[in-house]
Amino acid sequence: MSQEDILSVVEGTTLAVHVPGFVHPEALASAQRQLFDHPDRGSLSQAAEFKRIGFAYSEISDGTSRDRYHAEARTNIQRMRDLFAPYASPSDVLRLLLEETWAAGAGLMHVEGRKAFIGICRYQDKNVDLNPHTDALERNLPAEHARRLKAQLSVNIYINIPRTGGELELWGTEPGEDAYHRLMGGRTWGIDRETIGPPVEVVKPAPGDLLLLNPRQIHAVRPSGDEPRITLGHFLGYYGTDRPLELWS
Ligand SMILES: O=C(O)CCC(=O)C(=O)O
Ligand SMILES: [Fe+2]
Repeated sequence: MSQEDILSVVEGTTLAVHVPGFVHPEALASAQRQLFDHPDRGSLSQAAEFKRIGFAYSEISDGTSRDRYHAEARTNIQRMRDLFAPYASPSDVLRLLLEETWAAGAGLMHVEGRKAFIGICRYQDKNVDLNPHTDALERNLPAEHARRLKAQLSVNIYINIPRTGGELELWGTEPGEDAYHRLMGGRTWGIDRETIGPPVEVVKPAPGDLLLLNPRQIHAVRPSGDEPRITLGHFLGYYGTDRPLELWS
C-alpha cells in the first residue's frame, strides 16, 4: 500500500484498494482457529445481531461509554495481539506499514489526551445483512477534533469469508449527513436496499486480504450464506497530506 493508493481513495479517483494476501497464511490459519467461536465475542451496543471483540468508537453515546472506550483501549489492543501470538497481529502490521508508507507517518488516534483502541474483530453471522450505510467519525467525536478531520478511510482485514455471500458492495456516492438521514427514512441504522439502486462495484475478498475504502460513501456487505464473516476493522483519519494519519476502531 503506497501513499498514492491512500490519496486515490481520499480524492475519490479509486473506489477501493485491494491488497491480496496481506496476512501470512500461517498467522491466518492460527487466527481462524482462535477466533471462530471465541468466548469474548459480545453483541454490538446498538445491534445485538452484530458480534465483536473489543468496543467500537461508534458505540460511544455518552460520557460513560466514552470513558469505557478509552479505559479499555489498551487492554483490547493487547487482547487482539495475544489472539494472534506468536504471529504479529495484522492490526499492528498495518500500523507499522502506514507509519512507513505515509510521508508524515501514522499513529494511534488520541482524543483529549486519551488513547484510542485499534483492531476490532467483527463477526457477521449467517443470514445477517449489513445494510447500505456510511460511517462518520464526527458522529462520536468531540467537535474540536472533528473540525481538523478532512477525510476518513476504512481498512478491513479479512479473517474468514463465507463460500457464498459476504461480498462488499460499493455505491461510490457520498451523501453527506443530511441526505444520509433522509435516505435512512425512519430506520435507526442504515438504508433500506430498496431505497437505492444497485452498487457500482461488488468485491469478494479472500481470507487474508486487505481492502481500503472511503466509508463516507455508501457501502454494504451481503449476508453470509454459510460460515460467519470475520474481519478486523480499522479507520484512518486524514488531516492533510503533510499531517500524520490517525488510526482507531
Ligand atoms: O467488512 C467490510 O467489508 C466492510 C465493513 C464496513 O462497513 C466498513 O469498512 O466501514
Ligand atoms: Fe461501514
